[in-house]
Amino acid sequence: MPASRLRPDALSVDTDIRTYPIRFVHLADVSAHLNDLGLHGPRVVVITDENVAAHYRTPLVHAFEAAGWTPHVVVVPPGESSKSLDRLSTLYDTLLPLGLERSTPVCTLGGGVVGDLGGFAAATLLRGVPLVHLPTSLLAQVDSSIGGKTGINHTVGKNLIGSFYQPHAVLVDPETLLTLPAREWVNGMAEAVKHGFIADPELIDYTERHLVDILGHHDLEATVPAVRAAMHIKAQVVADDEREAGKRAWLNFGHTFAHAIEHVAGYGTVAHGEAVALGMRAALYLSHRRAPAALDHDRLDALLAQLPTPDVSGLAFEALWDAMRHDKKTKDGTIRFVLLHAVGDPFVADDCTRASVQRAWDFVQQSTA
Ligand SMILES: O=C(O)C(=O)C[C@@H](O)[C@H](O)[C@H](O)COP(=O)(O)O
Repeated sequence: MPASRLRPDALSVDTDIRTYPIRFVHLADVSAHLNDLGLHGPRVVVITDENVAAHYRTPLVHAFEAAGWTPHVVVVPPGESSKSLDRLSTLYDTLLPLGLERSTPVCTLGGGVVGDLGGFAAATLLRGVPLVHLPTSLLAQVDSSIGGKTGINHTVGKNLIGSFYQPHAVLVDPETLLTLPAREWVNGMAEAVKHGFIADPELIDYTERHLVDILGHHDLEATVPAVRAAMHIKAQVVADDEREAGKRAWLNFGHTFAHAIEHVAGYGTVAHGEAVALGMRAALYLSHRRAPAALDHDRLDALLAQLPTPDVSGLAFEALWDAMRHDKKTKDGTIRFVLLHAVGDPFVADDCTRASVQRAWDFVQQSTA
């Protein structure tokens, strides 16, 4: 494998408020990293979910205690339904009586849901306490832990309530991937491949060569270079456009469909990464119809087709179209899609007709039937 973006030396995210590191660590060493970052105990809050707690709560608590810290662990139910106002309210009810101080670090230990929910709690508790993400899912490692998007869902749509709140660090222990169920590997690889589509043909080539090792064998040697490359791309995009005034919107490749699919199917029925995989197939189809010469549709679609997705034959286009109208990227009533001129050359399209979008969805439904 060539050096380059697949093996960047050091990773960090340069934002207005701070430049924060992405470090590859052992979970047992987290307290030492917090000290090194200037975040001191003795108290620390850890927000996690039941699945992750079953594997990592005890070792992490022991490691903190051995280092003289007092961890308060809050466990939420797993899954997208925890990104709710009710769950957030319960978190406040649990955390505020503890008498936390503005310097008390909050660590999120888990995947995208825990990071988004816990991140939003950290952003709002006492008007903001230090946040450190400990992403344990592939999706959180390659995407959601970086860039400061936090928030919850609303019955009207996905991620409609939230804030930008940058963490102090992202501490990644790749070994945590080994306890993930197979579906979570697909979930994460969808977002990693997305980064390749918008920014890095080399990552697409790499994924084509290694997807069987990654999804089939959960081979960390094959996985970690893809994780690093995806993190590097994400960090660069965020550094260039922290508040999504321009190119950060490219990270939404596949997401106009994905958010609608998740909403219409019912949150958690189709996992976020699975919905992104389906949404990318639709976006790729739309892109290819506009510029057939620049995109090898069959090759790229074949890569996406290797990401298994649930049956979506029951999702009517009318319902998806209606949900897309509530997407955050909708402007002046026009639904916007991130499309590709070529791999690594994305753009935002605001002129897709309803008929063309329907044809793209028909294609996805037929190819996944
Ligand atoms: O960090 C970003 O910016 C992204 O768009 C990353 C997406 O993969 C992620 O799903 C994000 O949560 C979507 O954010 P939204 O603003 O479109 O809700």
